[in-house]
Amino acid sequence: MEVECFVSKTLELLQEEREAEIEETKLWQENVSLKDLQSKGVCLLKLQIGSQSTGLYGRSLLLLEPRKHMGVSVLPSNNFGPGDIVGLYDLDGCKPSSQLCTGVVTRISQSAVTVACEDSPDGLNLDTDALYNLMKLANDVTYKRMKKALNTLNGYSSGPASDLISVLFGYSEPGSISQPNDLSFLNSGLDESQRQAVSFALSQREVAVIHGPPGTGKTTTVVEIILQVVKRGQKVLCCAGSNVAVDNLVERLAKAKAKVLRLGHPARLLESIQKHSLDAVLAHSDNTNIIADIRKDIDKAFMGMKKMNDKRDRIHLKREVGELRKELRTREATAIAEVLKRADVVLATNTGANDGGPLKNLPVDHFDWVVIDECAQALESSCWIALLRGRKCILAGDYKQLPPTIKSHTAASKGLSVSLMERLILKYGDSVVRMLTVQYRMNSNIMTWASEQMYQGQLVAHSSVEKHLLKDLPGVASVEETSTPLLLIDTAGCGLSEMEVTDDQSKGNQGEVDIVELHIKALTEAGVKPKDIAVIAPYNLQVDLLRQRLSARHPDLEIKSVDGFQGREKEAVVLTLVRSNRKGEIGFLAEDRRINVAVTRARRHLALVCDTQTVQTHGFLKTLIDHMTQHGDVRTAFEYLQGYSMSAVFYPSTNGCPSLQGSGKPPWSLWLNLFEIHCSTEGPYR
Ligand SMILES: Nc1ncnc2c1ncn2[C@@H]1O[C@H](COP(=O)(O)OP(=O)(O)OP(=O)(O)O)[C@@H](O)[C@H]1O
Repeated sequence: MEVECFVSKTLELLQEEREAEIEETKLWQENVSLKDLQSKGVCLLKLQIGSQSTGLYGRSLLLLEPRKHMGVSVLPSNNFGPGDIVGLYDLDGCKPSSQLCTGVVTRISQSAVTVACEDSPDGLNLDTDALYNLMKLANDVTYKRMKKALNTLNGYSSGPASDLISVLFGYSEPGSISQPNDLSFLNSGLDESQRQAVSFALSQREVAVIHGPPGTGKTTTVVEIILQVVKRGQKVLCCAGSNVAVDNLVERLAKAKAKVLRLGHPARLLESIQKHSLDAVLAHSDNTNIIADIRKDIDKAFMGMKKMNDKRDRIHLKREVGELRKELRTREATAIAEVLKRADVVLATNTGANDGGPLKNLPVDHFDWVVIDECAQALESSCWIALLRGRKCILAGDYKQLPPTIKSHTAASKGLSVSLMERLILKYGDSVVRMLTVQYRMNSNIMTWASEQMYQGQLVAHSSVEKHLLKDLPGVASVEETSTPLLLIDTAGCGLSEMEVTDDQSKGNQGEVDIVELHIKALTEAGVKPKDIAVIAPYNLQVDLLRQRLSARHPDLEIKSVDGFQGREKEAVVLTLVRSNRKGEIGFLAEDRRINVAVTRARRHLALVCDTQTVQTHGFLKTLIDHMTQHGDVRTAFEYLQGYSMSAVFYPSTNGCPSLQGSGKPPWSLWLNLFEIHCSTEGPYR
């Protein structure tokens, strides 16, 4: 695809995406209820201020949490993430008139969200007993930066990235340069596929793609490549889509003693890596005192100006302030450039690498390499912000997991969701890619299905994980549930239908919540710690139902949507697929990459709760059911009731249908459903 064609098409699709995002945040104008906004994940209602503190560099941090229910606070499932721009509102709603301040989300957990306020909340007189609403705001900074990068790409005639652009758009073929055969690896523990990926990356002239399936040590490999490049005296710009991924790389590189520098709003960085941030390093630079003195001089001149009556004196002082400002800018730019040049690896998010920020102080050809991690989850246009600064690039990620989240279905279907990594693999095939093949996460029974369906059967489980089970964890008893890596709990025929909801985007299934609860009970009674278990569901509504049911008893249990759990792992994963209907409709379970992500989060145990009759209508899901049936334990939801005492009296009703009264232990809804099935023909019952 030619550059002009790519740029004009992408600009158009970005515009569509932008409009979809604005639409979403303007829903309040269309009388969409706040509750509906909350269920769409863009709004959090009735939060109270848990604490208010001053963060680094004087920024105010508000910890907001929902009111406690049975002693715990649980946020509804939502789409908030670190770095999101949000508005804080009083309880009147989420209209501009009720906005109290704006801020940036710095942290979000199941129980609270922390916001770094742009305006000082001191002046707002926030009441610690009052309740507030929080809403995501459309943020055009990212769009502006992507557009700018695309326009620069379009007009790019000569510069460091010329050869790279030429290869990435197919004007010329990727090339290689010879490397010494006896490459000495800094990390002696690398496996063969990781070593090959490192050698390959170093020998590519313009581009190398590192395909890292789940748990295969992608970051370990990327870190080795960067350290090798640094050892050769070259400079690296290293980016990823999310702050968390960038911080992870900063930590790993700093541990290996690389000279790293992290760009980005300090409020968004992990505390442990704050010391590597530009602000922190600048504060210790030689120029700091001079810069502070100039700032003081400017403040003093301003104070003086207020007191002056003589116009000529004021003009004179104004000129002086102008000069001081100029000097301040020059000194600051020099200080930033010095700090940046001293670093071997500069790290930022893709959009943080824009040329309007600190990087504008560096010569355009400063970096030899641009490394982009999580490349398959980023919009290609966001990668170009960084790529325009590199001669060569390394792209790492897994295009068999979920692509970037796109709100506009039209933009996604027209190609906006195709990542640069995917596009290059389609264009050049294996010639630019090396795949990591040894995985260090999953029991081989969990891995095999993903390997066969998504990775051409090439994955091998490392011996340290190959056979590991929950029962091998300290303090965990050996019972059926902890001795099997795969457990299918089939609800087919049990009548545990999905809930009828008007919003067709989200789905819930109370019966599956009941089953999940019973399975969690079995696991925790066997000694598995709740913090080692994740419950994941494809739908936000199901996540909410699960949290309502389970979070009070198990605050450490992580309950998340599949999309929200990408990049993570747990010893045990309980996955509920929710869909159960006569028509065999499975909605967005039909996205194979979503199922791949869900399954590959589990290290030692995967329990799948689903209605096989419904989900097997989809070929890909059928392969999972077949795999679990063949290699794992299978139970029907009916078996789950064994051991549960219940006293009940059944009476045939006048219309011939059985009715039920009684009391018993949960899960009551499950009993009701089963009762319908087992009592439909004969009677009377006692
Ligand atoms: N060569 C190796 N020998 C032993 N353990 C390894 C090796 N490479 C990676 N690991 C381990 O595998 C785990 C995953 O590694 P890493 O964090 O590098 O993977 P990743 O691919 O970035 O993860 P993800 O799959 O979540 O993207 C870590 O616990 C790491 O220590």
